[in-house]
Order: sequence, then structure tokens, then C-alpha cells
Amino acid sequence: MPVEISDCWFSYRKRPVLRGVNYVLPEQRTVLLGPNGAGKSTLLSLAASVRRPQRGTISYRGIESTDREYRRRIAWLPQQVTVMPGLTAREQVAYVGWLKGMSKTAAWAAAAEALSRVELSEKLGEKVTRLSGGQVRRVGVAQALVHDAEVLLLDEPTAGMDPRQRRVFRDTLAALPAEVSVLISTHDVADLAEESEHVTVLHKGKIVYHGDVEGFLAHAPSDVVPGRRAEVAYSVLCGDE
Ligand SMILES: Nc1ncnc2c1ncn2[C@@H]1O[C@H](COP(=O)(O)OP(=O)(O)OP(=O)(O)O)[C@@H](O)[C@H]1O
Repeated sequence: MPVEISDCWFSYRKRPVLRGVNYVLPEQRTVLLGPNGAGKSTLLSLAASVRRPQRGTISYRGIESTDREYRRRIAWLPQQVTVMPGLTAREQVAYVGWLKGMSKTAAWAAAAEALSRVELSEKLGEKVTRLSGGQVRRVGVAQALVHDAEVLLLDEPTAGMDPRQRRVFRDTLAALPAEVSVLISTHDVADLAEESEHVTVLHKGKIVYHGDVEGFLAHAPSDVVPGRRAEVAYSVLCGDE
């Protein structure tokens, strides 16, 4: 059983954001859709064990999210990647690998490899504070790849990336071992919904759809042209937000 979220509630200053979410993240790729403020980043941060639910439980293959081992199996790309002043791209990625339990030597080698997968080999020795927004995003993706996690939780991974880098990112995902589960939060409804196996839609703190891509697209009326089905299906599920 992959990541399992059971009856999770989360509020910021008593304002509920997640309201009794029950969710089992399937294997392969899933896109997480939802309007601004739906609670996607909050849900990902809970699944990454960065935040704790006020009620409910989260586990991965029977390992509770409060367990250190849980964090080693899961990788998270936050919506905002923190740049660590003074560190080079390779040092920052290696540091994350080390935090996830790799030896210093293994993390150092894996950091170079992860940065080459996001086409940043020529920036290994560059200070992260000198990188562009899109390059920092790619450093974040490298951080998520560095320790060969079994589950990748990616919060708007392609935001700020140019079209070529979006393609590289998709190729990188496609090349992951089949047993790795990936959950990708995105607003690119038309793009990713048709390139993943599963779709989850979160609206006002509740999951309003979870299933395969065909089932998601079936929410659009049958006379909608194929190129617009994803967009229309999304509007049907979330209103015009
Ligand atoms: N640190 C915080 N303190 C208080 N409220 C917060 C905090 N983070 C998020 N919120 C609120 O919680 C709600 C859900 O936010 P969240 O970032 O999880 O949504 P989202 O679906 O990821 O949105 P977006 O698509 O805009 O990134 C929003 O109303 C937001 O204002």
C-alpha cells in the first residue's frame, strides 16, 4: 500500500483547510489539481511529514509519517525552494541527500547525477544565490531526485521553467522506475492530466475526484472538442474558479 492519508484535518489559526481527507496515493503518476487556496500545498506538506495533521493519520507501507524512516522514503519539492546562502548547487543538493540518510560520499556523487538529470551539470559549482528562478526550481527537482525516494511529492514542479526544461522534466519523470509513485500539484490542467495515469482534484479542502484520466475527462460533456476536455472537466468539478 503506498501513502495512505486517513481522515486528515488541518487548520491554520482555526481556519480549516483540509476537512477529513481520505486518500490513497496510487503507484505511477498522479496529478493533483485544484483552484488557488484549495489546500494542495498543505496536503503535500502533510504527506511529506513537514506538517502534522491536527486529526487523522498518514502512513507509507505501514510506516507512520511521524517515523524517521517515513521521511527517508519520501521526497518533497516545496512550492518555494529555499536557497541556502553560501552553498553551491551541488552542496545544497548533497546536503538534502545527507539529511535523508545518505553517507556524505554517496550524497556528493548522487548530487552531481541528480543535477545532470535536470541539465544543471555546468552549474554544479555555482552558488545557488546566483541562479535564476527557473534554475533554482530545477535544483529543487534535483533535491527530490537525489536519494532515490520511493514517493515523489512535487508542488508545481514546472512553475517558472521554460518549455525545453518542462520537456526535460517530463522525460525525467518518464524515466523513473515504474514502482516510484509521483504526486504532482499543477495548474497546467490540459498538459499533465493527459500525461499521467491518475488525477486527483481537491476543492475547498475535500477530494472531489480521484481516479483514472478517462474518468476525469468523462466529466466534460461529450460534444466538447478533445483538446478542451481536461479544462472543461476541471470546471465542472470545481465551478469557474
Ligand atoms: N502558513 C499559512 N498560514 C495561514 N494560512 C495559510 C498558510 N498557508 C496557506 N494558508 C491558507 O490555506 C489555504 C490553502 O493554502 P494552500 O497553499 O495549501 O493551497 P493551494 O491549493 O496549494 O493553493 P495555490 O494553488 O494557490 O498554491 C489558503 O486559503 C491559504 O491562504
